[in-house]
Order: sequence, then structure tokens, then C-alpha cells
Amino acid sequence: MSSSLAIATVCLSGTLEDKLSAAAAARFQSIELFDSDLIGSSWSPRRVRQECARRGLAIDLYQPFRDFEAVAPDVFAANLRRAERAFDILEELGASTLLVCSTVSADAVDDDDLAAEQLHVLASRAGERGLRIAYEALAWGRFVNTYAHAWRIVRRAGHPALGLCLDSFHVLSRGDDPAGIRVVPGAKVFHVQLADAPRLSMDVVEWSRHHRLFPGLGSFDLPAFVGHVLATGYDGPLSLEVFNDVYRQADPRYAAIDGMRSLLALQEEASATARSTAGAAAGSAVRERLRPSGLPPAPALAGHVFTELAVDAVSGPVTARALTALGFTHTGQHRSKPVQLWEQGRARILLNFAPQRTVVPGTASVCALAVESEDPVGSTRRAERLLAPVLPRLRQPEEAELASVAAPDGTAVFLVRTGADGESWLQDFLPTGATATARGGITDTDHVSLTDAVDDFDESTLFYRAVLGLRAGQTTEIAAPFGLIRGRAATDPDGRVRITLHTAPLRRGDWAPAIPNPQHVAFRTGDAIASAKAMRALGAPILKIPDNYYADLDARLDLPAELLAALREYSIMYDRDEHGAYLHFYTEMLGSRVFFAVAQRVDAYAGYGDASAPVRMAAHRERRLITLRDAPVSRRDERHEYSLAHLTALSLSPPELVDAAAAAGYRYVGLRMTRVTPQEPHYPLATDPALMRTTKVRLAATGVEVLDVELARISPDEDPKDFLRFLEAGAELGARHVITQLPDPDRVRKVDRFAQLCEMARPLGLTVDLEFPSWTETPDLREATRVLRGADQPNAGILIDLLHFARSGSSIADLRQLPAQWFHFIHVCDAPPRVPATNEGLIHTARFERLFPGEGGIDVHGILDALPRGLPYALEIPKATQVAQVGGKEHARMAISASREHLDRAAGSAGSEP
Ligand SMILES: O=C(O)c1ccc(O)c(O)c1
Ligand SMILES: [Mg+2]
Repeated sequence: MSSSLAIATVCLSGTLEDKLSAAAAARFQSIELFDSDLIGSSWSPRRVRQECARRGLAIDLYQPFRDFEAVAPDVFAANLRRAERAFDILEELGASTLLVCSTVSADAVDDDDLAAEQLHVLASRAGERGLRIAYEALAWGRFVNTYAHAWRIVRRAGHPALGLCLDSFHVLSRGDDPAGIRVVPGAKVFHVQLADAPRLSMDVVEWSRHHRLFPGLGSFDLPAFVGHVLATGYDGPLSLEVFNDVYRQADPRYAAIDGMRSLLALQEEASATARSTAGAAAGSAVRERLRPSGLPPAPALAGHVFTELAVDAVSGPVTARALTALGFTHTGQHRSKPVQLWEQGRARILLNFAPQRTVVPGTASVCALAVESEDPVGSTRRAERLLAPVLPRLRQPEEAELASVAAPDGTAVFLVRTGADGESWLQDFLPTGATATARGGITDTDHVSLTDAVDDFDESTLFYRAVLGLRAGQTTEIAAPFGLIRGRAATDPDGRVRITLHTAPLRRGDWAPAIPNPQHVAFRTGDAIASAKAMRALGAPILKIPDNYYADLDARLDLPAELLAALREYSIMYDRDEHGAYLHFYTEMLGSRVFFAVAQRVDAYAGYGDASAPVRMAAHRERRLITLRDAPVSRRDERHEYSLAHLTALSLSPPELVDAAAAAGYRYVGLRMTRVTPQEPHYPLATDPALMRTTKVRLAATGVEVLDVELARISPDEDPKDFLRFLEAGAELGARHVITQLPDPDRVRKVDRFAQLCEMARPLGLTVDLEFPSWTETPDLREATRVLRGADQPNAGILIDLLHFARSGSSIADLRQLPAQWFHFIHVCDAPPRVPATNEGLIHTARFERLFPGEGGIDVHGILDALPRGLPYALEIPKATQVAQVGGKEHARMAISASREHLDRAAGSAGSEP
């Protein structure tokens, strides 16, 4: 019989009902009930017993009973009374064991004889009712804090209903030698609790109550601990007791599954340890109890087979270009799906243009990975026993049967066998006719690197370790430019399959300029320098590493000058451990998530170059910002800089607008900070510090900049002075321009006020750009021109809004005559050819019903061609119906895509007029 598997209710989040359902669904056989879970439950103890039975769960133990022993007679009497109440509960629960923790009470005395005597009395009372006492030494017990001490007292008490509870945390946190457990007769071990923990240097109570982990996720040698426990002959349950702040608030159904996986993996590891260490005779009973209940062994893995990237029409070609430049060849096309096979050596990438899952537009992401299993069916059965969802396969009749399971983050993990027979999955790809070459020197996939949210990190680690039978390495921590990154690698024993997982454990708030959840595939080469040389020749987008890195490398490692020069020349990073060295370089980001790495392992280097990771992260960030800023400039002739004007998606708050702009590829936003109409949402950036802060954080994180702020609308009863805070807030956001309107019939006054506004804005580095809606008292280009000439201010400008320009009947010929320095950006849109007859109609179109350039009747190109070259196009295209249907963010994306289509392409042929 293998040991039964149990979980303490304290491991899980929720009400008792949530916890029991989760434990049962994860196929635990029994539970430890915590008193707080019972006290907070509306179920009577009897009902709890029924609810457990209904779910197939036994109750092994009720706990904790505290501060009982070694006290004065009066306290002892009170404690016995307390104990009888606990026994009542045990009887109703149908549980037989009460856990008694060693005392931490100030009432207790340091007297083992007294402790033994009083525990003897307790055990007698328990025994009379058919119950047992399991005595546990808390690591912080006042007098008894080691299992050896607890055992001396239990032995001295000498009562059959008194035994030990052995908790791995209390034993291993103190550094006690667990081998001593072997002297305890198995019949005197009443209960065993298992918890792992990270190595932390802190108060042991804190450590125990907040940081315990499921087995395998910390640094304790639990396989050895379990081996010692079972060597005593103990055949009771192995029970998880893990106090952990994350599990306590996570969905209990997933936490329970994680717990079960961790226990099964622990049993497996402990049994392997017992096999290799125990003598043949001693080991067999132990091994029998360690046999993980029905868990098929993990079949050997022979390597990475492919990594599949979900791509779209934007990210697909970008990724394909990068692969080509790394020396890959598009060798196959899937028979029934839009999936491309790219190969070099044994390294393979699939580009899936029709991913099953939704993906972030414009960026590739890993949707599947495949490993070579010597027995895919066995691998799948193992995954099932470990409660991993086995994915259904939709396949055509002539296609290979591929088994896959879903990792916690949804990545499909394929277990394949690439036989030479007709069964191979490769048969599903029709040759393109192109033959793979070794142009880039890549031989294989070295590893796949994935990132999870912190709360999913342990789950992922457990999944890959347990399901694939990989070994988890040490947890590593990187002080990265944008915060702490925690990592853990999982590898098969031969280092053929390597998966590295990362998380940002402290990630909070909005300041997140790092790549969100980056992923990369690292390809192996036998010669990193030769590969880099070849790839550069092929035009690969290799990430440039700064000189300071090489100066530091030289100082630290004293590498041969020639090697150092080559590393620097090709932006190759270099790491060393006691086994060997690691030469690695990276591509730039391909979209906003995925990049590739090329790595050479010298001798038996076992790591992943973590020490260099901060440099890489900073370089990626820098590169992304350069891409954002340079792309339009370097292609000035065909493209324009775009800004997202707030009115296009006024339902988005400023931080949301910035994110929408970044996602869609705008360089700028224009922010509306004043309420122009009573109905519209108001974003009071000038007076709301929290909104200002999050907006600035999103700007910094995305690299989007503020082009302009609006609206200084100065009607007869408005005083320009009241706009000072507005102007200052605009400057704080980094805006360059302020939009103003002058609905004032008194020309002298409005010119004065316009001049005054310009004077206020000037020291803040802002221009004031006069817009002329056709229904206001500054209704056309002529009147605006008069105001500018009258005010005669160096930072004055005119904002041409194509709608107002067209509706006001202003003249393109006039426009051409005006000074170029008056124009700083343009509000671009189109509108229906039919001009509304009333002001209400005009206003309605302006606020709700504009069209994308080319969709309407405005002479968009004619007006734009009359303006100076190179002005940013601020898309101000409200379309109320469309926004209601697709949301502001998607509308913003459609706006830039339609505008680029209509404007960038035509710009090249627009001639060279000034
Ligand atoms: O932290 C505690 O008090 C506590 C209680 C019961 C246990 O079994 C334990 O290991 C710790
Ligand atoms: Mg315990």
C-alpha cells in the first residue's frame, strides 16, 4: 500500500466548503481540519463529517491544540476541560487524532517530567474515548522545539495514545538532522506533515506562517526527510501543511492541484532516492509506501522538437524575416492549417498564423512547445494522473496523432515521437522545396524561456517539473532594471530539454516599462562568434550591447584580448561558472514580447547567463524607445508621425489613451484636460494629482509623448489667467502645444487675450495654436490669420483641422501664403460630403460623426499638400457608433491603420511642393 495523501485545510483559500471541494477534486484522500475553518463554518462538526464523507475525504486530524503541558495544577485543570471540548469535536468529526503543539505559554515551566506526566493524563482521557494525541515540537516552542526533545517526553510519558507529529518545517528549518527520526518506532509516529520553504534568514515564526511552500518549490531536502520517516515503519498519511500567503488567497481548486502534483512528485523523487541509498532489504517496504499512487514514470525526453509562435499579419512577417536572418529556412507548410515550419539543424520554429487563442495584435507569442518523448502515450497518462488537462486534437485523417497537455498559462505542450516511420508529425508538413542549411551555425534549441505572473509562477514550475519529469534548479534572483526578477529552470537529467521560467514577484503599480511577460527561444550553436558573424551578414537584428559591459567583463575576467574584441564587435555576452562558459547574444524584440537568443555552451556550463540579463533588459528597453522615436524619421518620405487626439476616443481616460496609442503605434497623444461640453467625461489632469501621476507613468512606460493639450477656450466671460494651472499641467506632461479657440465677437479683446495666453505659455515651452471651428466667432482661416497678425507672438500658431477648414470654406491658396512656422501639427479626419445646414448639425458631425481619411468628401490631400512637410498628423476622428461597437482602443487602432493606408502611401507621390 502506498501512503495516503492528505492536505491541511490551512493550505487553501475560501470557506470550508470551498476547501473540501478543492481537496476532493484534486483527489486527496483525507484532510487535516484547522480549528479556525471549523469555527467559521456554518456546518456542525457532524455535518462536516458528512460533507467530507460525501466527497470521499477522511478527516485525519484536528488541530492545533495549544499551550497544554507543563503548567500549574489550576491551569492544568482548565486545559483538561478545554481538551474534553476538543475531544467532543473529534468524535463528531469522526477523526481520531488531536494535534498538540509544544507550549509557547508564559505559564509553562521547563520541566520535562511535568510535561510528560500531564501529557500522560491527556492521553489517558483521549484513550478512553478511542482518540490519540500527536505531540508536535514547534520550532519556536518555549522549551520543546526539536523532534528529539518531543520524542524524549513522549517516551517518558509512555502512553499508547500519545505519539509524535513530525512536521518537516519544524525539523528542517532549525537545521536538525532528520536522520535521527529513524530511532523512533513507526507506531509512535502518529502523523506526518510536509512543507518546503525557501532558504530565508528571518524569524522562524514569520518564516513558517507566511513562506512555506509545497514540496519541491523550496530548498528543503524533503525526499530525504520522507525517506527517514518511512524508514521508521510509519504508514500513515503524508499530509501537506503549508502556510503561505499566496496560496491562502489563490483559487483553492488550482492550489489543491498544485499540492497534489507536488506530493506525487515528492513521492517519486523519494522513492528514487530510497532505491539508490537504502540497502536492498531495508528499502523494499519503504519503496512500496513511496510508490506514487498510480503515477506512471516520466518517459525519457530526447530534446526540444519545436516551438510554435502564434503570429498575425503584422508579427508573422517580422518574425519570418528575423528567422531568415538567423539562417533558418521555411521548409514546410502544414497540410490543413496556416502554419509554417522553419528549420535550421534540429532547431524548429512553427509560425501559426491562425492561433487558437487570442493574441495581442502585432506581437508574436509562444503558443506551444514540443518535446521528444520516448513514449508519448506514457507521457500523456502521467500528465493525466497529475491532473493536467489533456488537449483535444482536431486533425485530418492523414495527419499524425499528437498528444498535448495544457500548461497553466495555456501553452500547449506536445509530447511527440519523431520516428522515421510514417507516424512522424513532420509528415503533416508539405515541403516548400527549400532545403534547410546551416547558414547561421545553429544546431538545436537550447532552451525556451517563459514568464508568468507571480501567482502562477509556482504552478508553472510544478507543472513542468512534475508532468515532464524535469528537475528544478535553484531559484535565482536578478536585480533587473525594472525590478526583481525571479527565475527557475527545469531540465531533464541529460540537459536536453530546458525550460526557464521567470516572474516579477514584486510587480505592482503602473511603472512597468519592461517588456510585459517576455518570452524567448534560445538556439544552440557550437561557435557563437561564427554564428554572430554569419547572422550579421544576413542582416539579423542583433541587440547592441553597450561598451560598459565589455569594460566590466575585461576587469572581471581578464579574457584574451582577441576574444574580448570579438565579443564586443558582435554584441555577444559572456558568463562563466565552475563548469564552463556561456556565450550568448540576442535579437531585438520582434513585436512587444518575443525575441530569439543564440547560445554556445562551453564545456558543461549549466546556467543561462542570468548575470548578464539586466544588461540585456536595459538594451531591449533602449532599443524599443529608439524604434518608437526613429521609425517615422528614418522613413520620412513615406510615413508621418501620428498623434491620437483625445476626441477620437474620449471614453478612454488619459492613461488608457496613452496605452491605446502605444498599442496601435502612435507616437503622441493629445489630451483633453478641460470639459468642453457638459455631457463629456472630464479628466481633470490639472487638479487631480493621482490622475497626473498614472498618466505620467504610462507615458514613461510606453515611450508615447504628449503632443498637445486642449482646450483653452476663451469666450467673452473667460479670463486667460484662469488657464495658468492648465498650462503648467500641460508642460508637466511634456506637451509642446496648447489648443485654443476664441468664441468672442470682440476682435480687439480676443486678440489681446490670445496674446496674453501666448505670453503665459511661452516660458513653459508651449505654443498656442488657434483652431477655428466654423460655428464660432473665429470661424475661418482669414479671421484666425487676423488674430495671429494682431497678437504678433513668437509662439502663436494656427491649428488646421481638416473638418473646420473644409466646412468654413477657407481657401487652400490662402493657406499656402502663410508662414510655415505658424503650423505645428494638423487635426486630420474626413467627413461626409453633405454639409449640414445648421450649427447643431455641424457640431454633431465634429463631435460624433467624422470619417477616416478617404472615406468622405474633404479634399484631404489638397489641404495637407498646402501645409509644410513633416507635421505630425493628429487623428481627431470621433465615430460614436463605431466606438460603441468596438471600443475606444480598437477604434484608435483602426483610425491609424486607415490613415496610414490613405496618407502614407500617397505621400510619396504628393510631389515636392514646399
Ligand atoms: O504556526 C503555528 O502555530 C502552527 C500550528 C500548527 C502546526 O501544525 C504548525 O506546524 C504550526
Ligand atoms: Mg505542523
